[in-house]
Amino acid sequence: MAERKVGDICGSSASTTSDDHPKDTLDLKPEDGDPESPEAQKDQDLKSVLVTSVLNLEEIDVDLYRGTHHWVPRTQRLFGGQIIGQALVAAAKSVGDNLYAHSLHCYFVRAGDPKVPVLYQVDRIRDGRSFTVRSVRAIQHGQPILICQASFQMLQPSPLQHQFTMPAVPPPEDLLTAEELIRLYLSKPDLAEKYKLGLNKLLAIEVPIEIKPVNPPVFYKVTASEPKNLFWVRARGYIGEGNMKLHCCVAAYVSDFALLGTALLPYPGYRAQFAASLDHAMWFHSTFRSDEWMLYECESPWAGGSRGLVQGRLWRRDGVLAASCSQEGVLRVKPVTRPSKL
Ligand SMILES: CCCCCCCCCC(=O)SCCNC(=O)CCNC(=O)[C@H](O)C(C)(C)COP(=O)(O)OP(=O)(O)OC[C@H]1O[C@@H](n2cnc3c(N)ncnc32)[C@H](O)[C@@H]1OP(=O)(O)O
Repeated sequence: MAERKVGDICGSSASTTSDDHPKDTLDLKPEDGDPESPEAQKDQDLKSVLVTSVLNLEEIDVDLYRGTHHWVPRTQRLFGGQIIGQALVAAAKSVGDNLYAHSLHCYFVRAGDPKVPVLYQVDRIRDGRSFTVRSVRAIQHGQPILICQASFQMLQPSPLQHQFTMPAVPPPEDLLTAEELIRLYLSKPDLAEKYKLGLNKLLAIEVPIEIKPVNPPVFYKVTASEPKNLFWVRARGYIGEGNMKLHCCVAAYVSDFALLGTALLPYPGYRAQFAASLDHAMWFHSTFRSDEWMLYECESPWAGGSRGLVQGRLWRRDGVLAASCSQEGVLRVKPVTRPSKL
């Protein structure tokens, strides 16, 4: 088995060692081995809903797919990460086993309608010797809601390999999940009813991602902070070694979650009146498992003109940089009105 060096682009195997010609398909069949075995059955039972439904597109025709929705934000516009993840699945379906997703660039041009499915029309722009490019239009009501270009590359190792150093943070085992933090806040005896309602609503949302904030917010005492945020993330449920294209699609889904909010951290006196991602770009650097804890380092280098620029880096636990992303979002805010003390 060839040992895969760190820094390889998004390979077809999620482990760090792989066969010379790794199997790489996006069909979501059970893992190798006896699908009836208790272990495989357990895995199937625990299989991440991201794999079994959100990223499991129905093929309508050649290069035409249909996706359904799982979780929709309170804004009642489709979650951008879902549309990006599904678009990458559609693009990857027409790309050979020896090619790996290394980047994607998207624009969100209309709000997604949670009441109807999304169609994904794939355009095979170019099949080059090393790079293959696909263009995908996510369509609803006959109009594009997202335009996405994705590029795939053959495995081409190089002596040029470097990366930043992963931030030093506590391991996920030492931190609480978002749900555990909410339950902690709800356990406070003097918690006002209106807060209880909001927290229970948050608790009821079935987001297919687990999150452990590295610096949990001090509830109700929102103070200004640098536009930087760190949290451990992973897909809920089991995905397995599978193939890297699938893990890249899950990472694309995860990367859009809680990213734009980084730009609001320095402004506790304001809340979002209208917030939505305008674009999203992502680069995949190394193999990783999206169903294992990864550190998501988010920062916002700039905001202005009712927009915020946010950037993210996804780190493997062993310090390898797995993926990077950048996004600009529209951020229209209004002052937070607090009940007067009088
Ligand atoms: C910050 C907290 C955390 C963030 C959580 C949410 C982020 C989650 C990430 C996502 O998943 S967002 C989903 C993916 N992205 C999208 O769905 C965006 C898709 N693109 C679009 O919907 C349109 O391209 C876009 C609205 C961005 C621009 O279209 P338009 O130029 O035609 O609309 P415009 O910006 O003029 O108006 C949009 C809304 O802002 C309102 N608006 C415009 N100017 C305003 C102003 N100056 N002040 C306040 N509101 C204003 C305007 O009324 C309208 O409200 P309504 O939709 O309720 O009518």
